Amino acid sequence: MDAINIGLIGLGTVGTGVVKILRKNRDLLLKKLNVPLILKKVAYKNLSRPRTVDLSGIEITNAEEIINDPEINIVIELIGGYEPAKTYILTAIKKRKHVVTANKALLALYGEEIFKTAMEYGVDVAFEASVGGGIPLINGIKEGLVGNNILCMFGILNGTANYILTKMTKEGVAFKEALKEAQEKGFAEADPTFDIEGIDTAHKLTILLSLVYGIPINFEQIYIEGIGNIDPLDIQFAQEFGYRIKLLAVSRQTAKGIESRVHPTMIPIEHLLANVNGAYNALLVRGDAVGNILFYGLGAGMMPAGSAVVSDVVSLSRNLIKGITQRVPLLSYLPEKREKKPILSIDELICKYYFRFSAVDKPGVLSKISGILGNYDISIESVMQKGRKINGQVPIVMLTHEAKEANVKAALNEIEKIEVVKAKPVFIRIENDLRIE
Ligand SMILES: NC(=O)C1=CN([C@@H]2O[C@H](COP(=O)(O)OP(=O)(O)OC[C@H]3O[C@@H](n4cnc5c(N)ncnc54)[C@H](OP(=O)(O)O)[C@@H]3O)[C@@H](O)[C@H]2O)C=CC1
Ligand SMILES: N[C@@H](CC=O)C(=O)O
Ligand code: NA
Repeated sequence: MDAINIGLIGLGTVGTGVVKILRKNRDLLLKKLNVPLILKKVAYKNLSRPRTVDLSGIEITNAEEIINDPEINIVIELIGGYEPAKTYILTAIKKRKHVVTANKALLALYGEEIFKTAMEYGVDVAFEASVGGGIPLINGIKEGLVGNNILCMFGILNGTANYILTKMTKEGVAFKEALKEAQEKGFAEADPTFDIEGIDTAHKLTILLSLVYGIPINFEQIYIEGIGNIDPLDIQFAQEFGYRIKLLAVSRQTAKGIESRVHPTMIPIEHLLANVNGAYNALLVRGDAVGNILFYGLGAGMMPAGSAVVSDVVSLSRNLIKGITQRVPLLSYLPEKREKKPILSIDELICKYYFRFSAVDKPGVLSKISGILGNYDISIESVMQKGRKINGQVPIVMLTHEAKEANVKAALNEIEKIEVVKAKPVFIRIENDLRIE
């Protein structure tokens, strides 16, 4: 092969990063590959908007032109969203082009169709940037950890949410201001509610679940709670108890099935994951052979995401040069070996909890609350009431021993109805299984 021809659809944050890397490291990449990577065509929407990258020598065109160009070997989709991205990818596959995408939203919902079509047409679809941005964790799981039965995973997988929580925790910046900054830095999705409400993290967990357990892609199975309701007060109390709040993706194999959930979680302050800040992401993976592995790096932004896309391009180019495809199963398991393991309902979860009640400061309130908790088999580990009155009410804050989620919800529902309790009780799950041996 004399050259690998590439077509890029989408020249926003990530697309611009890809062009920059291909230009800046052209000679280095040639040394590693021995065949030049030629970015032949680029498509974007707004032709009048000036671009921040040198596009000389590249034909500016539209997506259809790229997909229909018989010389193009690899199509990179970086426009995001469901349509027309899905149509572009499926059409490119049917034209027997290899595809690189960073579009986790698309893969989490339509991955089954996309990977099945790629199998039929004998091409590869690579998606390293879709989870953990620049961290090579897809490749790490598919190849580096292939010999392991993965017991559990804990991930900080959304740079925007982590940036917001870090700014709120460390600098006391307001939620909205921190979100605006994340948007300006190019971390956020086109619809930032995906970042804030945990949807983007759940898209990423959906992809990981298929890679790790060989189960069909099914976004609907994941329990999702975002950070939209995190109050600075809870961040402060968490610190007083020795915890940080992070938006965590959790998956764990149990005898009954697989836990798969995304929610704000309290993590011991000294733990490595509690110290993953800003747009950084991390994924703690526990394999039965390797033990604990921690992947860490920038999960969002132009150059980190661009780095992951370029790694996919090089990996597919290596296959092209050797004349092989689908060397590794697209979702890490052979399609006929994938099986459906049950995903557990969140109500089955057993963990420790943080509660905050807003109650009128009267004698007997605490005993009423603890009485109800006792009725539901929830025992209290510690209580804090510092008498800080907010709108005439005092916050009563508790940590529990391990309790069942279904019981917690029923107890809090009952507590909310007590006359002296003036607001919906707040609860945050505490992750207790993060040991790094
Ligand atoms: N931003 C990040 O840090 C990360 C993003 N991702 C994922 O990467 C993908 C791209 O994200 P990002 O770069 O941030 O998105 P942007 O919104 O910055 O860029 C989207 C690009 O697509 C172009 N575009 C939109 N529709 C079309 C179309 N029909 N034909 C051709 N071009 C089109 C836009 O054109 P124009 O420039 O003219 O508007 C723009 O250049 C998404 O799937 C995202 O989830 C993954 C990891 C990290
Ligand atoms: N919006 C995402 C971008 C990367 O996937 C994030 O903030 O992590
Ligand atoms: Na990655």
